[in-house]
Amino acid sequence: MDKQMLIEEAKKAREMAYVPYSKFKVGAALLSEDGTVFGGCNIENAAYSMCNCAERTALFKAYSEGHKAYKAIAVVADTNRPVPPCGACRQVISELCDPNMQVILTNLDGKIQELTVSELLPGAFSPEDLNE
Ligand SMILES: O=c1ccn([C@H]2C[C@H](O)[C@@H](CO)O2)c(=O)[nH]1
Repeated sequence: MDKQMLIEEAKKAREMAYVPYSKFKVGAALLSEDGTVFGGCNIENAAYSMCNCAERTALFKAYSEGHKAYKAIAVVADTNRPVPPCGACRQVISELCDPNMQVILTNLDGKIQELTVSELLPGAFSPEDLNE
């Protein structure tokens, strides 16, 4: 699975978005270590704070099905720049993904920004911080 194929999977997932409030569709595709791809879209709610971002949908799908190691995540939205994940998603990605995992941010114009998980959220609060 190459980068462009993963982006295409993210675009497919984006079409499933439930966004009656923001009208802003986001798609994500998470490539697990064994090659399985988990798509995710944002899913909103009339109680706005219950909205779930595409990135977390994909990650929670994968993790809850026993896929705990990943190679890459691609995220796509109709933004001017490659879509920047929100702070909550950066925190969740930092906890569940390897610091060196590839993060591919893109938009519908094909602009791409590639970075690692540790670059996505430098100094993330981590499980080690809970140790006394
Ligand atoms: O990286 C992002 C940024 C935003 N959203 C969603 C949350 C909300 O449904 C909508 C507008 O913020 O976009 C995502 O899914 N991923």
